[in-house]
Amino acid sequence: MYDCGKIAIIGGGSWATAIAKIVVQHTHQLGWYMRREDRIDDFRRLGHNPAYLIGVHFDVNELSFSTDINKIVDTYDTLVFVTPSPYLKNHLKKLKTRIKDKFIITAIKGIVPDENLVCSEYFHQVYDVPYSNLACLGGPSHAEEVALERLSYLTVGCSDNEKAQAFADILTSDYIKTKTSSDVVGIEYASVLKNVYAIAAGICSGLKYGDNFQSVLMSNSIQEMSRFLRTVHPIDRNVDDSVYLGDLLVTGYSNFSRNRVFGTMIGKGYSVKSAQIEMEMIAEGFFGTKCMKEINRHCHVNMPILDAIYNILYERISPQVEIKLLTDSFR
Ligand SMILES: NC(=O)C1=CN([C@@H]2O[C@H](COP(=O)(O)OP(=O)(O)OC[C@H]3O[C@@H](n4cnc5c(N)ncnc54)[C@H](OP(=O)(O)O)[C@@H]3O)[C@@H](O)[C@H]2O)C=CC1
Ligand SMILES: O=C(CO)COP(=O)(O)O
Repeated sequence: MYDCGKIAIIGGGSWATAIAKIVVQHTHQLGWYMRREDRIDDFRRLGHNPAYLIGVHFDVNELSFSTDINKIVDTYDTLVFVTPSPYLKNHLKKLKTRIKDKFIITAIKGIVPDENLVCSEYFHQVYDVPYSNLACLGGPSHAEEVALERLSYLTVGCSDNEKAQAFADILTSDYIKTKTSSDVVGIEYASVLKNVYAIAAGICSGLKYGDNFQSVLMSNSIQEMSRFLRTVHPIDRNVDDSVYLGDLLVTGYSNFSRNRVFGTMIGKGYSVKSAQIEMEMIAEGFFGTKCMKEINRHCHVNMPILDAIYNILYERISPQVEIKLLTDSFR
């Protein structure tokens, strides 16, 4: 059986904090890279993350914090990346030490900007990490609900099933059930696309479309996701699985979803800038929309929902106009 060794979290937001809670429960020792020294000082003093999921308390003796990514990468065997995608490259630029021998798990639901690569592919192409050392963490899992220990199902994707299972075993608890999968790239793309569709759901809600329409939007969203996945990564998969459809539904419907909240503001007439300022937290789908639109320029998949959200967010076309056009194309 594969041994994940010493585990570290890279990132200091809400999902990083929720994953840290799950992992440290099992390992009782965790490395943690955060960018801000003041946040680490406050965390040590208070016993909880001062800015995210403040209700989750930790035994700080079990946590080894550092603002030095090189120190963390040198010391730990398994690295769980949970920084929002727009900042990943900047964190990695500081690396002076090799990471190709580490077991890298990305819990990021975004695309690496400019490169337009899913995170596992970025680690493979730029840092020479072999596919067998690359995993992703997906599934319907709002950090806030994990913090409350509400039953959640996570999927660990890795081409090496022993490694996926080893990390899944570390996550498994009374309130976390786990599955493994070999569809790393498919899960990563699905995790990005569901954010775009949750923004669409929010926009429609802001425009006062009702539940009847939302369900048609979700049905069309899973069809669009499925078409894209079949084209870019044609393997045998069941998009009804919770890591695809489940994550789409939770993000499209839950009030915890930042992407949906962001979309709702856009539907109500906020500008992108003012919605982002109001949000305070990251809505990955904003960045994901642009990256997916650029990726799809080469893939030529029929993606009317992605196109509509791109036009609203980046071409400043009125949400009313775009969503009306979309409704006419739905079945
Ligand atoms: N939240 C959730 O329920 C889930 C999130 N995810 C994914 O996890 C990833 C992280 O999201 P999440 O934890 O929710 O993020 P949050 O919105 O909770 O936190 C944002 C994080 O980004 C950091 N940050 C903000 N501005 C900058 C900057 N300019 N440069 C570098 N870092 C910055 C913040 O650091 P600081 O505090 O120092 O400002 C903080 O660590 C995303 O890809 C998301 O899709 C996946 C599943 C569930
Ligand atoms: O990925 C998530 C739930 O699985 C979190 O979605 P939001 O980023 O929209 O909150």
